[in-house]
Amino acid sequence: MEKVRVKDKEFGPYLTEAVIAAKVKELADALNRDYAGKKPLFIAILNGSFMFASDLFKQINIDAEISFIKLASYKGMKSSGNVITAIGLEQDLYARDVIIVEDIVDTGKTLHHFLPQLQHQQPASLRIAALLHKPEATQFPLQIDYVGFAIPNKFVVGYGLDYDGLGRNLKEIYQLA
Ligand SMILES: O=P(O)(O)OC[C@H]1O[C@H](OP(=O)(O)OP(=O)(O)O)[C@H](O)[C@@H]1O
Ligand code: HPA
Repeated sequence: MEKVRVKDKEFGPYLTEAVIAAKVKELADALNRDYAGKKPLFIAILNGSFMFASDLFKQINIDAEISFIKLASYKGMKSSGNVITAIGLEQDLYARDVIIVEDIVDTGKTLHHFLPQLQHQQPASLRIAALLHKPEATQFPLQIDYVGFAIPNKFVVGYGLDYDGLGRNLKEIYQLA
């Protein structure tokens, strides 16, 4: 792996394709084991998670469904608002075993604000699977049930993750130099 330039910044090699693939398999093995006999619903949060969700779901060998949603945040007029709405969530989550699929949990803000809306629908269970987690960046505590890699608080790109819209197509994950 060589360093790459995305837009105006240089990124160094961090996680290779092989290392990512092995971790994705490990996470899928755990999910196959933990959800055997159930029919979980995976909910992948766009855009960043598309590549991880695709590779992960290919390794799922139990009955399972997947749905992709996009979150939109609206800053209320009183600026305190952190209302997040989901676009594309059609399934009824009542009594379902739900697994949220994220590429990265950074500050935790996104899921912290969004999870209560899902809980409101009374799923049988609600867990989070994140490929990357930056524990040092946490501002909104969350329980992440399946973590691929705990990484330092440095900006990363590739494998679905972008820097200003670019870099999502990189097969590996790179870290800001
Ligand atoms: O824990 P947090 O600090 O909230 O950060 C994590 C969120 O940020 C990224 O999404 P982003 O809003 O960049 O959208 P994208 O997936 O379309 O790139 C990522 O996919 C998570 O959803
Ligand atoms: O480190 C990151 N890289 C790309 N997107 C992100 N969204 C939250 N953290 C990151």
